[in-house]
Amino acid sequence: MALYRRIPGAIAVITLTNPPVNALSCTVREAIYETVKRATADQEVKAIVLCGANGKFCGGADIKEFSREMRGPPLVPMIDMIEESEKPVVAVIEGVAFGGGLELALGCHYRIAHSGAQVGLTEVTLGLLPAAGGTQRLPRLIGVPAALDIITTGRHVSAQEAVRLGIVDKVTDSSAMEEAIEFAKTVAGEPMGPRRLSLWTAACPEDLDSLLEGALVRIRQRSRGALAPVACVQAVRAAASLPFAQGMKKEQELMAYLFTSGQARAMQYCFFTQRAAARWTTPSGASWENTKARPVRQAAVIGLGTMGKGIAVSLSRAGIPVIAVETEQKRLKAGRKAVNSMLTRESQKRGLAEAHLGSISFTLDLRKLRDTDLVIEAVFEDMALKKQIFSKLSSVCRPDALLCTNTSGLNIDEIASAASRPELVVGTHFFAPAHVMKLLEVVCGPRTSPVAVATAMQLAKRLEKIGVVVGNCSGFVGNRMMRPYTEQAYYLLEEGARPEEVDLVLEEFGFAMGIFRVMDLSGLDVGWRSRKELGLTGPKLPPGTEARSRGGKRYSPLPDILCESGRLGQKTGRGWYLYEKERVATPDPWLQSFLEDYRSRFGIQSRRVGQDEILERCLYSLINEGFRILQEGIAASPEDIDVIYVSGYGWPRHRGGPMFYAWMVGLPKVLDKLEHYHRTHPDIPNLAPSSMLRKLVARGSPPVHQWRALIQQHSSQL
Ligand SMILES: CCCCCCCCCCCCC[C@H](O)CC(=O)SCCNC(=O)CCNC(=O)[C@H](O)C(C)(C)COP(=O)(O)OP(=O)(O)OC[C@H]1O[C@@H](n2cnc3c(N)ncnc32)[C@H](O)[C@@H]1OP(=O)(O)O
Repeated sequence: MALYRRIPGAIAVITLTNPPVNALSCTVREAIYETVKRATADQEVKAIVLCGANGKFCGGADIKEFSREMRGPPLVPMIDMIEESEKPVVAVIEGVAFGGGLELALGCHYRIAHSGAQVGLTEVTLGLLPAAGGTQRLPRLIGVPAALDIITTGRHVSAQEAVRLGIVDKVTDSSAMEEAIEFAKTVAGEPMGPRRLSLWTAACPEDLDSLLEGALVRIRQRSRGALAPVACVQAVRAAASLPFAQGMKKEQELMAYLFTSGQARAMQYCFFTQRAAARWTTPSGASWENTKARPVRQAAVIGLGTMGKGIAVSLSRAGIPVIAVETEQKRLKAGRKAVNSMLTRESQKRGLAEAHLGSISFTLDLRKLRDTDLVIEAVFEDMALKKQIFSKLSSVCRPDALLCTNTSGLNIDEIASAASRPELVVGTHFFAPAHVMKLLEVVCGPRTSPVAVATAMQLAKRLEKIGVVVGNCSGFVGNRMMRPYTEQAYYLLEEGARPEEVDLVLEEFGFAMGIFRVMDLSGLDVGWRSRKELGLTGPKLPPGTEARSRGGKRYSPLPDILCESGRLGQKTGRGWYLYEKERVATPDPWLQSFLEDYRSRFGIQSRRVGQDEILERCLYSLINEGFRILQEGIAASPEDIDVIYVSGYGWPRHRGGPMFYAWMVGLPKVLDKLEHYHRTHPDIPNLAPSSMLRKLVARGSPPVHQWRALIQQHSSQL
């Protein structure tokens, strides 16, 4: 709703009241109409102040209403009515003014912001565009180039930048409300015509076409295949070239097109699922609601390799004092230098005072950890080494200290078996670079206690990461699903495709990088080491093993051969691609002739592999593994899997996540294709459709949010 009160000085104050973010729901819009009409009709009122309750102006349109039938008064005429008011309307921007919230403020005649506030036209992140006049008013207010940037990226703009750009008229460190009231008194009675943005012309550079073309190039690089940012560019072009009314018409047309697109649905699904992941539950009845996290006042990180350094920086940035431990003086010194320079860059970038960072001390002595609340082990993926560390930690740390392991796939239970209190051992799988990537898989072993899960999830929140609780199995959720995906990519090369063809298909789907470019970037030796440990290649491989088969299943030795010949990816200048110029991947003629020799050596008839087959075999095998994960209870819900993929594996947000995508494609189609590919490749067991997928198809392919109920009938590893 919106509350109305009249205060001394002939001012009407209208307060949007719809916790938690004062979203513009049907009821709020009705109340704004009513209260603005009342204020304009009231002879005693000379100016109107519009604010939001609880220190937040407005989080925009109510996104939940987008999936229902639209009711109540629309936003556009409501904002027009405010702009047309003869009495000045002053918006008080505290907290946030996002999306429709900022559009509402742009309809007001003046905007006063608190210095801690943020504004933005964030619709593009939901697969939409600002359709309550934002694409037409903002360019008129601050010029086309700045508006184009804000509208196409959806970025949050600080109050300081907003005043510099001219989005707000004034910023204050004290009460924005009091400032606005005093200001409203000074402008009461002035003519409002010059303050109506719809009457302005957008300041436009001479080379408008090249500005817009440049924006489209950046959009293609950042989010290939996404419709919303492209529509945003078209709407801004309309603001630059058409009268306001025609621009508004264009804005509405583009919105109608986006609104009904699968992409908007996928991105709004991502918005809600990301928040839902924090509401974890386990079948034992433990949950975020009934389990209290332990306070973390001091933390430690063991191992200052790539992951350990990033984790230490994340902890410090959250204001948590850290003790960083290494085994050798030389490594400790190098780690300290790297961490300190990362922190300096961080504080410069974020404008953080050093005082806000948690202190980091560096030591070779594990005994210094006796008072830490939480330890994160981040050493090499070596089970024996990890067990040794957990055994030592049990003797030096406080008995109630939480012991976390940053393994990317080893058995948490086996690691916990080396600790004296296995219930306090939990997996915290960070993603590289750990101080940048948002995802944290919180891995729950069979003995992990609810309090350990709650503390790790609370830590994720403090580190501004998205924690997702998963069960214990090889590779957990994310890496386990990557295996069949990468394997299919190798098989496609064996059968006739080239790395650049596979990558192009995946990049056109929306991944920032295809799988072969990703492998070259992270180093081919990472997978090689783990295949050697598993005895799939290298010295542990039993003599006489067939080159292209392991345990009766198809196996591709292609990546092993590349590694044996020293092609480890970008760091060696060659891998699946050639890197003559740093980081620029070019198709390598050597690889092409190597693949031809390989095929003739193994009697493989090379064929032209179509784009549909590349996409389907890569994605559907990954999705099929997702269904197995659900069936085994390794993930609590399909939504959790999708959050993992969107926030940790570069799955395009406008495709919602693998499980949502499967549903959008149609589960019967996914099943049908998997059956087909499994018939043609019976030696690839992970192409055999999972029984969970069959069950969902048999139940009429219910929407994703209904799958959890069906999954609960299965076992759970959580
Ligand atoms: C043929 C058909 C033609 C169709 C034409 C249709 C025309 C329709 C006309 C529409 C007019 C367009 C209007 C406008 O341009 C569109 C919009 O405004 S879209 C919304 C834009 N707003 C945003 O993107 C902001 C989203 N929210 C946030 O970024 C953050 O929530 C926040 C505001 C920064 C606050 O962050 P936090 O404090 O961290 O809190 P949470 O994020 O955890 O949120 C708390 C709680 O609130 C829920 N929530 C947040 N924002 C909204 C919202 N806008 N609507 C509904 N609910 C919201 C969030 O889900 C959390 O809920 P919980 O998880 O706790 O249940």
